[in-house]
Parts: sequence; structure tokens; C-alpha cells
Amino acid sequence: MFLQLKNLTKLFDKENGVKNFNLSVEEGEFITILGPSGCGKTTTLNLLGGFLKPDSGEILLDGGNIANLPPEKRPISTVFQSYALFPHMNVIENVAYGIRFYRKEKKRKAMEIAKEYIDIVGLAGYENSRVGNLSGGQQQRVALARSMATNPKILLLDEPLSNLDASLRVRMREELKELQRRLKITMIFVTHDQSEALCLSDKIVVMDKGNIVQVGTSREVYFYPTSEYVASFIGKSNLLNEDGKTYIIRPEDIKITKGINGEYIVKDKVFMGQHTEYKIANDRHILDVNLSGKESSDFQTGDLVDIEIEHRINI
Ligand SMILES: Nc1ncnc2c1ncn2[C@@H]1O[C@H](COP(=O)(O)OP(=O)(O)OP(=O)(O)O)[C@@H](O)[C@H]1O
Repeated sequence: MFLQLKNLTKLFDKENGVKNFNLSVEEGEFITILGPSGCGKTTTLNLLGGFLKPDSGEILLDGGNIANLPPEKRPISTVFQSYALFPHMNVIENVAYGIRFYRKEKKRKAMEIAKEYIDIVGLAGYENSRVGNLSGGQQQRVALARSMATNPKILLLDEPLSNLDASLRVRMREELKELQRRLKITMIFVTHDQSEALCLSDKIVVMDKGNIVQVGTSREVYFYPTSEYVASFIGKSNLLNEDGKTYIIRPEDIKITKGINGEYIVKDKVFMGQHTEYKIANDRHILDVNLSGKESSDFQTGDLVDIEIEHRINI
């Protein structure tokens, strides 16, 4: 196994931190650590990057334990949320800095390699621009180029897209995925954004209060969540209690039909173009229902409807 985290623990006090974190990562995988604020994502990344020392546990990279090595001795590079670029340097100097520092290349060679990575991230022509004059997306690309140019075995990314506006965020995440595929770099990406996690990851690690609660592919965590927590954190979900059992039902797995004696009443309707979102209720449940297709917007508030559940998730 390329990377293994074994019982990795770092607690700041009794509760907060990361507890018994176990994870195996294959070379070239895109792993996302997903969870709400304070669940331990950054702590995990800092343990991997060497910015924090674990209380216990191992980080095995190619079989060797690196848990106690300082950051500069690890073949791991981090792209921070703030990008952490040098404001007094231009683009090529920023990228070349890491190459000289980590790869111990001479200035000329470092500049040559830096140029290659600036091209890779689509910033050709900006070599001599001051980073302070670049847009958020361009600064993000410089940070990526600087990290990738050090030739790390693993690239850590701590919410790198969170400072970008919504449309740039979507474009950058596509670019990031494409870069990762092309360069086959192992990436460990931290986010609290479920849609980012679902579209980028080979594997998603869902965390809650310092613990891993589920690890799986995007499809697995979406279609087969193992807990109510995962189901509600990833995508929308309905909880239905029947015969003493609790089920989770995705809004797109409920079909509705009009009926004079319908069990539910349509309470709310929002037309979203590709689909329509309804809220329906009876005396026990309020359910979210998403319908797609042309007839999906035919129901009106106040309509009585019956439901058919096409798929239910057993917890
Ligand atoms: N240096 C520290 N000293 C004390 N407590 C800390 C320290 N760093 C983090 N914590 C606590 O540990 C818990 C996990 O923090 P962490 O930053 O890893 O969470 P996170 O999931 O990355 O959150 P966010 O999405 O807000 O960045 C939090 O409760 C936090 O307050």
C-alpha cells in the first residue's frame, strides 16, 4: 500500500482533534476528507504534512513511518486555503522558490522547471506578474504550480477553492481533477462542500467529531450511507419511520401521483428548470420530493397525492 494512516490520534483536549484515524490510499488516488467545521479535517492534513505531531499512530509512506519527520523532510506538499504565496515575488519566482528549496536545483534549472508548471496550470504569459495583481483563481493556480513543481509524492489541499466565487469554483475543480488525472498525483483534499467531494473523489472519507464515520466511493456514500449522519450530510434525505424501523429515502426516489383520497398534501413547490422540488406532508411526515422530466411540475400546492417509494436505504 502506498500510504497508510494507522490509528493516528491527535487530541487538543478530551474531545477535540482526530481519534484513531485509519486509512489506506493507493498511488494516484484522489481522496477527499469531508465533514462539517471542527470535525478534524485540517488536523488530519496537518498531521500528514508534518505541521502537527501525533499523540500516537503511524503514517506509513511506501512502508516507512514518516509520522515524526519535519515537514521539509516529507515528500508531501500542501496548498493552503490562503495560498500562502510570497507577495514580493512574481509568479515564476514563487514557483521556482519551492523547486530550489525542495529539489535543490540551481536557479537556471529551477526557472526552467517553474516555466513548465506555469504552462501546465494555464498561466503562460504571467511569469513576471506580481502575485498581488492576480485574481483569486490565478493565485490559486500559482499555488498549485508551486506545490506540484516540488515533485511531491502526495499533494495536500486544504479547502483550496473556498475563496473563489461560485462559477470559478466549479471551473477550478474541473481543472484540478483534470490535472490530477493527467499528472497522476496522489491528492488529499479537504472540504466541507459535499458537491465538491462527490464530483472530485475516488474515495470520500466522511468525518464527524474527530472520527471517520464512512469511507467509500462517491456512489457508495451517496447511495449506501451507513448512518443518518452521512445521509443527511451528503445530499438531501428524508427519514421515514415505518413499523419501528427508520429508513432514509432520497428525494429523487419518491414518485407521486394525484388522488382524491391521496395520503399526502403538496405543501410547497419550487420549479428549478431541470427538476421540480416539492414538500409534501401527512400527519406524521414531511417529505422532500424531487421530480424530473416535463410533467414534473404538474402538481400544485394543495393537491392530494399518493407516494411510491422506489428505493429505501436501510440504516
Ligand atoms: N491548535 C489547536 N488547539 C486547540 N484546539 C484545536 C487546535 N486546532 C484545532 N483545534 C480543535 O480541534 C477540532 C478540529 O479542528 P480542525 O481545524 O481539524 O477542524 P476542521 O474540520 O478542519 O474545521 P474547519 O472546516 O472549520 O477548518 C476543533 O474543535 C478545533 O477547535
